[in-house]
Amino acid sequence: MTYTGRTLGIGLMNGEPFAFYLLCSRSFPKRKAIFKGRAVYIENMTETDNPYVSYPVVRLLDDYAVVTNGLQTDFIAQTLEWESPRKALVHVLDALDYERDSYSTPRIAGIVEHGNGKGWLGFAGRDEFWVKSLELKDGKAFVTATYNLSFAELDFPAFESAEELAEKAIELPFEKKVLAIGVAAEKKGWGLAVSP
Ligand SMILES: NC(=O)c1ncn([C@@H]2O[C@H](COP(=O)(O)O)[C@@H](O)[C@H]2O)c1NC=O
Repeated sequence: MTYTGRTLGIGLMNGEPFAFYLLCSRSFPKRKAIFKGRAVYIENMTETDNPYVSYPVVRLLDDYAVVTNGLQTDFIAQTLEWESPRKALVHVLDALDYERDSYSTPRIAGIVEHGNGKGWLGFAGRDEFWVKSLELKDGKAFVTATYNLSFAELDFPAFESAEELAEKAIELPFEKKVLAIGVAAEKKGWGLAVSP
């Protein structure tokens, strides 16, 4: 197994878009996900002055769901009010850039659109920067992660709800898994769940 750190994916299941966030962590395994309305936050439970380990992780809009590994979540969601998903990722990831920690941890982000088979992924690392507009494929997920992965396409197991999606995500074969969040488009709005 590979240590990928924070890992996120976007895909399509039974014609509906989904996104997942898999929080893997060696250094800060005590975290929890807090749901507040149409947002989810990661809260670190141990004493630290590290500014990168508690943050908004998901924000749901009528048309889009945004998932990232840092404070860029809220900036991207706000930018979607007037820019395309691609431009929102380019502008916000370029502005904030990678994290200034001892690993130069990349900022990663994913966006899916309600009622649409398109998705977007972005990656801002010290030596690598990209934004991809992707045609999502049923039963597959496009994935990016902070370490040792860059970009990959995975077969994603079938699920029927955001709860099941989060359960499938926490079963993915990556190291040091802490929790997984599932975001699945429903007929009206988005389903949201965490596992465990
Ligand atoms: N978003 C997160 O949950 C998160 N967790 C840890 N980091 C950063 O990544 C560094 C390495 O963490 P780890 O050893 O858990 O992979 C941490 O010192 C911190 O600066 C994070 N920053 C970005 O992924």
